[in-house]
Amino acid sequence: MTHSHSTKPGTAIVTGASSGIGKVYADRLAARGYDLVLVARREERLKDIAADLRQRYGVNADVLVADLSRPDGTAAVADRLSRDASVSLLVNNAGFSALKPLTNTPDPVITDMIGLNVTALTLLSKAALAAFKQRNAGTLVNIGSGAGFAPYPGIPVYGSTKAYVYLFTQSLQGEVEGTAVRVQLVLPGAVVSEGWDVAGGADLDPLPESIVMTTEDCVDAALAGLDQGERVTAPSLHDDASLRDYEGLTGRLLQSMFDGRPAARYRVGS
Ligand SMILES: NC(=O)C1=CN([C@@H]2O[C@H](COP(=O)(O)OP(=O)(O)OC[C@H]3O[C@@H](n4cnc5c(N)ncnc54)[C@H](OP(=O)(O)O)[C@@H]3O)[C@@H](O)[C@H]2O)C=CC1
Ligand SMILES: CC(=O)[C@H](N)C(=O)O
Repeated sequence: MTHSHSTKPGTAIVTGASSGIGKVYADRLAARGYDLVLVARREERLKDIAADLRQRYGVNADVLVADLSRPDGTAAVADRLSRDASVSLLVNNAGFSALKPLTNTPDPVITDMIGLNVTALTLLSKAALAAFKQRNAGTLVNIGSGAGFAPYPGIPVYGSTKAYVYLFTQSLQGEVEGTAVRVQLVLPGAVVSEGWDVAGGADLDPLPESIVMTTEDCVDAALAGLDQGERVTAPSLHDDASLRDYEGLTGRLLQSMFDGRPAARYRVGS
């Protein structure tokens, strides 16, 4: 099947495109007529996916093999973002979790997780926004997680990296205000993917089927949210008023944190 768009939407870079949510993003974006740059570490998988997308949708699909927990891997993708003016969309999706208490998590796993989920996402957001702001066009999509809202047992580092993605991405939305550049934060809940095997000790099987989403539904909902102009899209959140309440409450809390007088309950100076 070839796409039916008369004007091409440009090139989308999808990190973590070799499996799970990223692989479905690549498929859906190719269906919308985007050319693709598929980023991950497993080259053979990326090549197979790229060949399939070319064949089914008639788009260009490049493979960029990069370990984004390493500075050179991130630099290679940032370089593509700065050099290739056709890039109109970045999906910062690559990420991994480790289901372990902090003291049982090996140091390299911690540094790789922060390197990928936080540092790479930050540097690639920077490279994307620099390019997009210059052209006053382009969309950045950052994948956070429902697990970033509150401490969740067994994922102290992962949950905190996603809390970072939440605050960071919303801060960027302030930086693009008044421009045509868009920044979307996507907050999946529990989604069927290899990510749960990678997390080690995590198992979707005991979870009630009713709380677990398919990758296809997750990405289709995320893209529907993007089409609707949402800044924050939570595919599995039915009561979106609670998200607005949360944003309102945390905004008010932020303001209340700044007062030169110690709170009365501490009885300082009394
Ligand atoms: N599944 C879920 O329940 C949820 C997932 N998320 C988030 O969604 C995103 C995608 O996860 P999901 O699809 O579930 O997991 P998968 O494990 O299926 O996909 C992760 C992708 O990231 C890539 N990746 C991992 N490490 C690196 C690295 N160092 N450098 C480059 N690429 C890397 C993997 O490719 P390769 O191994 O080939 O490098 C793979 O393509 C993540 O950010 C995750 O935190 C958020 C909420 C819920
Ligand atoms: C708990 C997990 O590790 C999962 N990937 C999520 O983000 O919810």
